[in-house]
Amino acid sequence: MAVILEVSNLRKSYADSDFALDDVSFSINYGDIVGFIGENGAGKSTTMSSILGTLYKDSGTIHIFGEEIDPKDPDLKNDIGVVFDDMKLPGDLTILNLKKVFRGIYKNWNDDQFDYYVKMFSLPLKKKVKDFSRGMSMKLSVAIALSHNAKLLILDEATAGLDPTGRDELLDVLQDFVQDQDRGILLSSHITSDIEKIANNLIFIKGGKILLKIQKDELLKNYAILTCNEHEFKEINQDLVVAYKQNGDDTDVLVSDREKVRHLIKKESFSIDEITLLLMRGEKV
Ligand SMILES: Nc1ncnc2c1ncn2[C@@H]1O[C@H](COP(=O)(O)OP(=O)(O)OP(=O)(O)O)[C@@H](O)[C@H]1O
Repeated sequence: MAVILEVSNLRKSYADSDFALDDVSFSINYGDIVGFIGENGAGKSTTMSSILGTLYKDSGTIHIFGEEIDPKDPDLKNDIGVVFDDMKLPGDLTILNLKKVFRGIYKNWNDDQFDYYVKMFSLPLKKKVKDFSRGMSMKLSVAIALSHNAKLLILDEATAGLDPTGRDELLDVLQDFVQDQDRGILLSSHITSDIEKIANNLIFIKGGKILLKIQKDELLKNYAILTCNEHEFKEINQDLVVAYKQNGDDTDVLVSDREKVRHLIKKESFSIDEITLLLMRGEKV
């Protein structure tokens, strides 16, 4: 399968912090929506900013469309649509003014597409951007990211601050974006149900280290969470244990092959939220 983005052994530390990205590696194929999941401070934004070159990486390589990313390459901003929590859009401008600005900035800017999303998101045309609510600003950032024919979208918490209808609209738009299998998305969100809805691949990160990279369908089909007593826990082949956490006298265990522990399964299905909690809060064998 053709790869849009390939991140290999990415490392990044900060001078005044103990945090470091520790050999982060993953790839995004054409047609993928990759959900990037981790607690506050796990390293999601650091990874995304390193990809975009807004942060200097310490080491590792990042390839886009098969070529090593050059942060100074002006085409990079055309090829990647970006939505971050704190997009600094010029506050005194209205959407009508902004269109003129973006026509000048992006080589493949598409007015019709922008108008389409502005209408879909019910954004006001004549209000100054600085008077937009947080949700409106987020929608505007998404509309911009979707209107310059980018091949890759990097969305950091893009659904945060949106009401349920707005989130649903946005998730539909993102699914449409990759439908033709000629584009891809990296999406971080603390709302794991959003990720569960649209992502086909998942990356779990904690303390700068990737804990698990997996196809969503495989995770939901083959993995399981068990609650077992000490004796049962000892019985489980430890190679199957992805994470475990003490729960009173019992232990909650995330296993990678439900069929091998079928006799211990009491509940058949699990949300990505439940799996995330055990991965983040639990220990590894
Ligand atoms: N400029 C900086 N200088 C020093 N430390 C930083 C800087 N930016 C981020 N960090 C630290 O790096 C770690 C990872 O932060 P990062 O923003 O990448 O996490 P995140 O997974 O995006 O978190 P969140 O979900 O809260 O947005 C945190 O411990 C944070 O304090």
